[in-house]
Parts: sequence; C-alpha cells; structure tokens
Amino acid sequence: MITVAVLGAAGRMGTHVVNAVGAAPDLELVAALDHSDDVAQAARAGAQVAVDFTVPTATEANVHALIDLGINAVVGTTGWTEESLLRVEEHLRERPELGVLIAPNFALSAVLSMRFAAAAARYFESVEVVELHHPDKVDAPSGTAVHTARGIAAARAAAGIAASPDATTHDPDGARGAVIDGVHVHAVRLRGLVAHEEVLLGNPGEQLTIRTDSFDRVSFMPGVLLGVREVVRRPGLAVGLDSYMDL
Ligand SMILES: NC(=O)C1=CN([C@@H]2O[C@H](COP(=O)(O)OP(=O)(O)OC[C@H]3O[C@@H](n4cnc5c(N)ncnc54)[C@H](O)[C@@H]3O)[C@@H](O)[C@H]2O)C=CC1
Ligand SMILES: O=C(O)C1=N[C@H](C(=O)O)C[C@H](O)C1
Repeated sequence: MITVAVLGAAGRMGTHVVNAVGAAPDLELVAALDHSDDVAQAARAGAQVAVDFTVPTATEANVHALIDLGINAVVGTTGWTEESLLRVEEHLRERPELGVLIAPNFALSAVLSMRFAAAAARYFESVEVVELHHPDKVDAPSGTAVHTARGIAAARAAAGIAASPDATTHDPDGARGAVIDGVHVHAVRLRGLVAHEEVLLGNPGEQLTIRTDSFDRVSFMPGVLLGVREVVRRPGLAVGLDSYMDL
C-alpha cells in the first residue's frame, strides 16, 4: 500500500485525484490539503507520496517542503522553468532516496502527441502550436504547450533546421503569439473547453496536424496514478510522464 497526500485537494484536478486515489486498491489517501493547510500535515499523516495540483506561484515551495519532509512528489502544476527545475534537482542531492516527477500533462494522448510532434518537427519547414483551454485557467501559454514547443525546438536544433519562415514585420498587438525557443504558441480560452492542443506542421503543398483533446479531467487520472506508483522506486527528478513510460 502506498500512502498518498493530495495538495490542492479542493481544486478541479485535486478533487479528481482524491477520488482516483480513494478508488485505487493499492493506494491509501491519508491527507487532502488545500491552501490554508500546512504541508507538514502530509508528513504527520504518514504520506509516502504527495500529489501537487495547486497554483504556479505555490508549487515550487511545496516541492522543496516535501523534499525536506522526506516525501516523494508527483507534480502536475504548471509554471516550472529551467531554473526552478534545476533548484529541485539540486535539493534532491541532499535526499538521494526521494523521487520527484513533474509532468506538464498526465493524459496519454497529450504525452504521445508531444513525442510525435518532436519526432515530426525536423521534417517540416513550418511549425506552430495552438493550445485551447477552459477560461478559468490562470496561466498562458499552457505548461503542455511550453513543453511541446521546447521539444520541437530541441529536435529542430539537433537536426540543423532553420527557423520557420515568417515575413511578419508589423505586429503591434502580438497577433503572432508567444515565442518559446523560436516556436510560435497561441492560446485560446473558451467556455466549454477542457484541455486541447494542436501542433501544425507545414511543408509546400502539405500539412500534418497532431491534436490531443482532454474532454474530461478523468483523462489525467491513469497517468497520475502511474506517477504515484512509479515515483517511490525512481529516485531523482523526472520531467514528463514519458520518462516513466516505455515509449
Ligand atoms: N499536469 C496535468 O496533467 C495537468 C495540470 N494541470 C495544472 O494543475 C494546476 C491546477 O489546476 P486546477 O485544478 O484546474 O486549478 P484549481 O484552481 O481548480 O485548483 C487549485 C487548487 O489549489 C489550491 N491551492 C492554492 N495554493 C495552494 C497551496 N499553497 N497549497 C495547497 N493548495 C493550494 C487552491 O485553493 C485550489 O483548490 C494548474 O497549474 C494546471 O495548469 C491541470 C490539469 C492537468
Ligand atoms: O489548467 C489546465 O486545465 C491544464 N493545465 C495543464 C497545462 O497547462 O498544460 C495541462 C492541461 O493542459 C490542463
């Protein structure tokens, strides 16, 4: 039995995680904490793993607190940068027995689409990312889109591919979107949506579209539970659920 605490337990994702952990025969929910609770309660309750679905401004501090408390962490919250990931990696050197998984997206369709986009990126002249989410989301672009763009950019750089062609010289309102490692990323917020992303790859006379849709937050739960089961036997920092999968 793996004992689990949930941080952000009252939120949209946290509520689903509480239910999913409660329904798993090999997991035991020992703490359901939200913003007014002390993270140390997770340790007092005997948690081996804490799952964090909180807010970008809180998640890094939560992870450092969990490491100090000797608790493995599975993190879905967005807002992570190269620098904040490095700080966690550094901190984990003090606790080499602990594992931390930080995954921008736990849905299998999204994990695969990020992989497929990186594999396809070198074969196309142009590539852009469009992410589409519910309007209650506080961050843009999505963590998934940032991770997707970075993967595409790294694959193109490794293959020596030039920047996507773009004749735009006048864009006073930022219509061309955010630019992540040279890849344009566009964010849509629309009532009715949950979490969706399209990667558009273009060549003369052809287009490849890679699309992932989470229509319901249940889509994230198998990946979260996989993370909880694996993190206890995989010390160190892992970024992306694909690092726990045989892809
Ligand atoms: N990796 C993935 O597969 C997914 C990641 N996300 C990300 O997860 C995060 C949460 O998303 P939602 O559940 O939609 O947000 P939400 O706003 O519904 O829930 C966040 C919860 O965290 C609580 N909270 C805030 N600060 C806290 C703290 N310091 N300690 C404990 N709890 C705290 C809030 O009170 C709230 O209940 C976002 O960053 C979102 O982008 C969302 C869906 C899937
Ligand atoms: O806030 C959300 O809802 C989601 N956040 C994550 C992100 O920013 O990529 C994952 C998924 O897209 C849903």
